[in-house]
Amino acid sequence: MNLNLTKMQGTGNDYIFANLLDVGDSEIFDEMNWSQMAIRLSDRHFGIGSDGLIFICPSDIADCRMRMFNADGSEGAMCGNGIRCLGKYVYERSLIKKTVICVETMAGIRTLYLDIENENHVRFVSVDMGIPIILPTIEINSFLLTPVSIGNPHVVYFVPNQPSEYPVEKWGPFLECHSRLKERSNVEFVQVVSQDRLRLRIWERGSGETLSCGTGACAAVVCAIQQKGLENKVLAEVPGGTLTISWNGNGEAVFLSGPAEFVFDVTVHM
Ligand SMILES: N[C@H](CCC[C@H](N)C(=O)O)C(=O)O
Repeated sequence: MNLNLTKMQGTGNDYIFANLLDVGDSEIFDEMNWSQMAIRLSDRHFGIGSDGLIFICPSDIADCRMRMFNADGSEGAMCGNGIRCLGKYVYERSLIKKTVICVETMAGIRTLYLDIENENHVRFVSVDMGIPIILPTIEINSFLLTPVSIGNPHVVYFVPNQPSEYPVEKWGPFLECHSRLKERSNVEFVQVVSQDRLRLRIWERGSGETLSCGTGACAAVVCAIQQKGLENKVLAEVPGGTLTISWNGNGEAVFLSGPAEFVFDVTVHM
């Protein structure tokens, strides 16, 4: 079967998109295929290459539904960079011609606010990422870690030096699967640069180190606001670019803004 796919990226966090809004239920693959497809297509040598695979599906309770799979085939409940790309995709391809789009995810319904330039160009997308859950800090092997849920699990660690010099490739996998964490977690290695700026690297659950992580940047910022007294609007510098995150404190939703870009369209035979 030929499948028309599209590669997109948000601050370097790249995903392959499959649009199933035009495909009848009978042709939608079962979940096992989706997970296997994610592994095969995400491979940067034997596949297209990406941090994962995202399906844009019909929804009974929202404008559409996002199902995202990491490069190892595991399913993520939410994806901040991916959902911004989804907003651009459905608007510019006239699938959902609205500037406020509700997307059903495994973490709940998320609302996108599209900034449109000259009629059909989505300049950037802001996302209501829901209310974060910040748990008490725990110590694992002298790491002081703060678990944070953005609909998906994160642990935030404030590094003693530049994230660029930190051995993320060693401690990322160690913490991702640590038995003290109730589930596999995304890990953020964060440096506070100023009262309104962070610098971080991310080890993503199921994809390894990525150039950016929208939910991870949100987790880092809400943790830094609560624990380090940062301002309510913070620029998060990730290796792939800069994201803007706003949060007004406990009980309030966190908002993520940033770019989303098309890379290429491709047809694959599966
Ligand atoms: N690896 C994550 C999903 C992707 C999140 C990230 N790419 C983002 O932009 O939020 C998880 O399994 O929870």
